[in-house]
Amino acid sequence: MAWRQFLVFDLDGTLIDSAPDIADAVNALLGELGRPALPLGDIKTMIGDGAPVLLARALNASGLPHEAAELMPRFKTIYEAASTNRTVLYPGVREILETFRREGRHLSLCTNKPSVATRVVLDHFGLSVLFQAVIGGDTLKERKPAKEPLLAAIAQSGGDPACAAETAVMIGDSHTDLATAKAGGVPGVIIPSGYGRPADRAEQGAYHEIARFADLPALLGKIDQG
Ligand SMILES: O=C(O)COP(=O)(O)O
Ligand SMILES: [Mg+2]
Repeated sequence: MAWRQFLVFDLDGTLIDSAPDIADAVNALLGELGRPALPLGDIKTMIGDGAPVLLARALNASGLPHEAAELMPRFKTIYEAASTNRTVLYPGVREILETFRREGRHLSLCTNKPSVATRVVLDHFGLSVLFQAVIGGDTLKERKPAKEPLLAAIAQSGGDPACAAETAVMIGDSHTDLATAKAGGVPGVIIPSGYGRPADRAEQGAYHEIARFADLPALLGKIDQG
């Protein structure tokens, strides 16, 4: 029996369907640069490795020579002002997170989304109160798939990173999240209906997979049984 007290969640593509607002922000910036919009489906595949990487991929796909770093301040301004227009929670997210809290579990967020926008979105959905720690893509020097943000999320929510293999679980939607879980020695759960590069069993080793967020409580029950 290995009670998983520390649950670490990814945000985009896991708790929230945020791609439409992210795509609108990317396309607003491309419009300012005189380029046509990219399709939502293309932008979905670019999400998951942080805003600077997303921007670099979008600029590349648009044939623009700019450095993503120089456009980041403008991108953040556009996105922070319009990050909750079309974004929705996946079904059951709030209720399930509240149930986990009632069970005495500690919840933290480990996202590559920049931290100001992360706070805006969490506050909008009234979720901030449920998380004991929030690590954004620009909170630390490292971001996912490095293990540091994952271990910081566990530590800041009251856990001991040295015991994370037995006490924690990382839940995400992309290859990046599984790579993070593996780097931190924490069991990974993937919901592949999100964004980014899909997981690869040969590369990632053992992990758990569920079709939708609402399937998480049942899976966690099984993981708890050990
Ligand atoms: O901003 C991103 O690239 C993705 O954010 P995520 O880590 O919450 O999926
Ligand atoms: Mg994600």
